[in-house]
Amino acid sequence: MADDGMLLNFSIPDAGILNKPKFKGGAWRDRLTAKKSAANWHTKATQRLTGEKDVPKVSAKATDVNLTELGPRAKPPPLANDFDGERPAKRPRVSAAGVKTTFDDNDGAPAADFRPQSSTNVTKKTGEKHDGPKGGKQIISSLFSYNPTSTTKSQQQEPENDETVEPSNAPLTSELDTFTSLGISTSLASHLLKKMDLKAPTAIQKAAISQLLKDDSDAFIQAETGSGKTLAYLLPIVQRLMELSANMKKRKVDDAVSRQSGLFAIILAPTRELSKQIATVLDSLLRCAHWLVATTVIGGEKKKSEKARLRKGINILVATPGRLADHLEHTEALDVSNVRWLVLDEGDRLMELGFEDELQKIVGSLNNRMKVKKDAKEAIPGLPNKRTTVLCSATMKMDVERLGQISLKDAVHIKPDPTVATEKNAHQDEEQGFYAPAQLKQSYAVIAPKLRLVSLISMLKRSFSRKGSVMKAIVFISCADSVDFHFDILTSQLEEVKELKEEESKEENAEDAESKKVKKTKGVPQADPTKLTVTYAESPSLSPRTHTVTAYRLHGSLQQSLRTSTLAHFTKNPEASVLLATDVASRGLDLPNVDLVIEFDPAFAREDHLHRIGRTARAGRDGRACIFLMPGCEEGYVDILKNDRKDGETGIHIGRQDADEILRKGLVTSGVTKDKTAFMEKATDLQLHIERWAMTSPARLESARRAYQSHVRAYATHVVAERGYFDIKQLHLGHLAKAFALRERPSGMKVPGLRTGGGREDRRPVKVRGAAAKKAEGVDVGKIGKADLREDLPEREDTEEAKKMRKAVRAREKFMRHAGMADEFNLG
Ligand SMILES: Nc1ncnc2c1ncn2[C@@H]1O[C@H](COP(=O)(O)OP(=O)(O)OP(=O)(O)O)[C@@H](O)[C@H]1O
Repeated sequence: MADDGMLLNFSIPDAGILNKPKFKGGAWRDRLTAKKSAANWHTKATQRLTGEKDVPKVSAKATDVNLTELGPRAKPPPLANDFDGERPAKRPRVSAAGVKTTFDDNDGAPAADFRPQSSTNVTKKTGEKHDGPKGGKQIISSLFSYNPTSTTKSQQQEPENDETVEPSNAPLTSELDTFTSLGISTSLASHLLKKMDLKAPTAIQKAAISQLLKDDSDAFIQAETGSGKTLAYLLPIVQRLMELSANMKKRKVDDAVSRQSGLFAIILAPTRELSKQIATVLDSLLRCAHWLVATTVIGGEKKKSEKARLRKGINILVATPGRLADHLEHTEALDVSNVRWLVLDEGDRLMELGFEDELQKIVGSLNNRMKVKKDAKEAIPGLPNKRTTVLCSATMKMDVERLGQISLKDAVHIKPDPTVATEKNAHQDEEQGFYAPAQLKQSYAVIAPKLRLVSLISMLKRSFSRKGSVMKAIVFISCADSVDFHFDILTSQLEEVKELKEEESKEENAEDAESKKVKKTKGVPQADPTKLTVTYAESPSLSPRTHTVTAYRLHGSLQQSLRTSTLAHFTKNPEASVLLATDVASRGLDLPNVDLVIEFDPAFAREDHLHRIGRTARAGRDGRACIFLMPGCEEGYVDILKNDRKDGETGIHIGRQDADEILRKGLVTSGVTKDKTAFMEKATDLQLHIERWAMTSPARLESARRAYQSHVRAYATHVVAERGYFDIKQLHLGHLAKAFALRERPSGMKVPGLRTGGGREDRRPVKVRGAAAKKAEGVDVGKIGKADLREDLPEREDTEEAKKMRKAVRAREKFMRHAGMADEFNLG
């Protein structure tokens, strides 16, 4: 029939038009006739939809399975007039058996097939058998069919910006800017130069050192990541204590300051890792003032040994808030009456996640005990009368009210430009932003959900392909389960890798091959990486023939000793290595030679994103960062990324990496190839190998499912302000499962909140539903989630509202623990 241009406004139910109606009531003969004519219509409708003329008879059951297996968001294939331009014009073909639906690719792409199969499966290539999900159906969908297409490609394709940019966090270069010119003693400055290789201060050090040496006002230090904030507060404290000691000597009050003289400074940090790092920098500083003693109380070891150290006497203490609060309550030997410097490193983080209570306790305790001491007139001569509280952050606005809550009064705002180190109030500074280091090259890639896993491997393979081009990379992943799953894949011997290596070796002549023998990294275990005790291992998939790449994992569910040793090994490893980590590695950690940061899962908030990418491009060095976004609403996040640096009206230029190119460059190793789709075949093979690898062991399948489920839950926890970009309702769960090597229906995996029966139900994970309910009641759950994750909300507020909030907090905390995030803060 000719198209008369008329549009029929038929509403098609979500469940699809192919579901057969149920016939109830009336005589059985009438019901049978109605059923037969409906079945006849149903078959014709299927033919129209699939474009097949001679479709063999298919049972309604088989057809239903084929459509629902595509994922809960799957729609029936579009009618001709219904095609929205986003989907490739491919027609599904239903096989006679009714158990296999194949989508033929006429464009040279590998055949796409959705194959619901029984629990024992025979793979296409090798004919080998695998144990599938018990009693479940399998879907082996093509990587390259039915992928959502990018909505922004044409407008936002931007060339990668290769021009050299002046680093914004490097040491100052003017001859006038020296440590001594800021008031640092010659002995300390010479120690910095000779023992720590630090020639000149950075801009924030210049501003902070002169201010903190000059007077005892509270201070708020704000500077971008990697700009040397740690030394910006440590140097003035050590300098002041060295002066104090020299004074005492002069006055012959005592021999000098010793560990028995009292505790003068406390530095608080949100994680054990960061605390240890600060303590290490402090130890190297104190090598030129050996009479000063520093220690840590951060949990992860017996309280008894911490108490013993405190009893021996210390001058500077680095601590996590929970553990310090505990010692203040229970350790008599901890005398804080002389504390004159309290530093809150990563202050904004310390004011979140329920640390507030501990902070209040600590500050209250310091205030009380300091007063007692002053009354007793036992203060050490030369010791300031007032305590200086310093808050340090790369991503916190100067907010007087918030600072006041933790007793930061009339704080001086210290920023890298020394001319602006003046007393400010909140209103003047409200508009200030925070930015990434200028020299950090950022890019993004729009990757369809099914292609995420192969794209990650390709990007890493490419990055490590040339020896020395990338020494260290960090991949940020949203939750611990997903970190474990990806670590297992990267450290396993997949068949694909063997094949690729064989191919590579064919191309090289014997002489070359001999000179490029694989060098194994000494001490890198080849043990079974599925065990949680193994946190690093050689990565066969990423190691080229010339050198070894080691993969590491780090998250909050690992034992503290393992976390520490893993970080130490990663830091010291002279060979190429990649760290897969949750946000436990995003704050403050200073890992040397990190050239590349990949945000495989975008951060839960922009601040976290800035901290993550700030693990590279530190202290003036170069660095690259790439974020994976999915087609659709996530692409809008690029606008947020553009604010990472203030650069005129439009923000920075962020290069876009082409999704096909990532696969081509990473997987097609044989130089110039005329076959433009070779990368598709390689990617498909890689994916199949990974899926097969996952299916050969129930433990791996279980790990894949857990990773997938945790990932979906984590996705729902983006801050409210950014949920428009990361909308759980837009997440294609079926396609996403593929990136976790899963061939099961998402609903069969019992992802919380997934619909189990017919109809379009609320697919939000249970936790979100709870959170959404709170939101409906006017509670800003995003804020609660970030700010208040502890169960111990004050009892006195036991109103209905408080109860609801506690419930929301508990739900989120449970998730965070599950995802391996909450214990990262180790409240001792
Ligand atoms: N004056 C300096 N000259 C050269 N390097 C420096 C100087 N000061 C600090 N660094 C180096 O810069 C790196 C980053 O320092 P630091 O960890 O203190 O940065 P930060 O500003 O606290 O970063 P973040 O916000 O990510 O915690 C460290 O490796 C440190 O050794």
